Amino acid sequence: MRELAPWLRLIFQRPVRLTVGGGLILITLASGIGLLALSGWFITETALVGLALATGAQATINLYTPGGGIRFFALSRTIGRYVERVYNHNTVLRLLTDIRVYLFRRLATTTPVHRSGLSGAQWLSRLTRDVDTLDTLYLRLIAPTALAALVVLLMVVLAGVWFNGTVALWLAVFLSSALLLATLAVFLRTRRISSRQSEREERLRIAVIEHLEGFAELTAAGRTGKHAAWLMRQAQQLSSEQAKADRRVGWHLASSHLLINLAAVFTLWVGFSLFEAGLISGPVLVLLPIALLGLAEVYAALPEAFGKLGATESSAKRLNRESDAPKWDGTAAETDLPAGTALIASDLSIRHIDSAPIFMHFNLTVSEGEHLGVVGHSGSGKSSLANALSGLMPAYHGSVSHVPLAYLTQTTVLFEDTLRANLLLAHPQASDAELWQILELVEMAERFGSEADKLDTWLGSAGSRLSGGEARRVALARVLLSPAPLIILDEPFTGVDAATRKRICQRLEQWLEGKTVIALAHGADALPGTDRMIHLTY
Ligand SMILES: Nc1ncnc2c1ncn2[C@@H]1O[C@H](COP(=O)(O)OP(=O)(O)OP(=O)(O)O)[C@@H](O)[C@H]1O
Repeated sequence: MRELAPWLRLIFQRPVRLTVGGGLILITLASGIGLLALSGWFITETALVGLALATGAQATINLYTPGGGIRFFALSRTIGRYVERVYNHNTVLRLLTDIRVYLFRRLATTTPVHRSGLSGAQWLSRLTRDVDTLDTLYLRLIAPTALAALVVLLMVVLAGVWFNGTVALWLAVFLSSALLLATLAVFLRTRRISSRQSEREERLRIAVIEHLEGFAELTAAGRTGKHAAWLMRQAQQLSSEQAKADRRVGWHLASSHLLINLAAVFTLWVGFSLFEAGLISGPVLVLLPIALLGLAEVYAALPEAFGKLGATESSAKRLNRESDAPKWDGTAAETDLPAGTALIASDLSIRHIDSAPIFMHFNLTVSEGEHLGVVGHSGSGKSSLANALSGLMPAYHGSVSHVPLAYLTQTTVLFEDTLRANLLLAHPQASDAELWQILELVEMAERFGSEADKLDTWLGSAGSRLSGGEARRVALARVLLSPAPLIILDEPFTGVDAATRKRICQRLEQWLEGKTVIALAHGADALPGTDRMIHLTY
């Protein structure tokens, strides 16, 4: 339950909404039970009066009060259920918003390196499936359990008032045992299996996404069928485990219903002797057992909800783990930068999680306006250095200070939006003329000039409507547009042919005049002109 605590605290930040929602559920449930009990009472009363009249005895019956009561309960049940559904669904959506905002806020303060530790499919699972299990915690578990306990208490009190203390005591034993069977016992019996299922389900979901993403590679390797068959086996295993969990839930549901029915038979049996002794009337005799049968509706959804609590716990655990990662404020200190300096790295050591350090005691000073080139072969640590200098990767030791910067990461990131929106991210105030100018610089103006929508051309998911080299040049254009005085470019020309690269490099020298630049690549020919060059070796 420790795992659920932060989420429960978040949910209970809306006490008024939760109380009103609970009250509406109570009205609906109480109306259902009231309708059943009053109808039973009324039918018995009319039958007894009918019998009395048939034997020639004098008897009267008040048709209007109970008839009115039945109509009232029928209406309050229908209206109550409608209002309750609308209101509580609204609450769930609000809770979903709270949970997502809370989670996004916490994730936003973790390091980008930590966030990139999970694949897109894993994040998808966290942000949809895992979050969805938490937003219904109140509606599926907390409210129905609390209300079931309240209704049980009410029944016990009524049994004490209408029947006697012994009946009330036995009812308390029957009904609370049924409640425990439908809640805690189900949870304990299914906790492990449900948590395992949740892990398996996530693995399967990720495997399916990877299957679809890697379809071309699997087809080329002739492994599509085998991989699909493996997925099917995993899915079948998941279903057979689910059936096992469902059986356990089913048994608990049946047992709790059996206890409720036994309680109804018991009250009827004791009620007969009380009726014979003239202590209660016939209609009151049937009222309580019938109300007890109505209790089954209150209990009905509990076992299934508690059967999934183990999975909810696992989801909470995963979300807690992701959001409890090291915090990151996203900015490197700009203090202590001597005049005329754009970046200082002092005694910098960097390492990836669970790996040996890549750089140890690295010192670097970049002057304002300097154009620094960093070259090194694949795996020499260029991107790790760029991440550390830009602050995306926290220093394992030492520190980095720099003036505001724009950073072209090694991975091309374009958003599913228009060309204009993608470019304006770096400089929201840029005019259309400036956008065309920068597109001209990276030789993309002609490409988009021939599109019907020009700057409003839709780039598709992750820039999927562009070639690799085109997407790279749009990403480069975005960074160049930024007014930041320091620009870091990691492999700026990936996927761009040599002739185009050469032409862009020539234009870049003019554009970057006055700015500080750190550009990284495998060789000097893939970089714009530099004043100084660092060669990384190991
Ligand atoms: N997330 C990671 N976790 C662990 N090790 C990593 C991670 N990313 C990179 N590395 C390792 O760090 C070293 C430096 O990688 P880096 O990507 O910085 O090199 P690079 O010079 O940019 O290579 P390339 O030119 O191929 O992009 C490599 O040995 C790489 O395997």
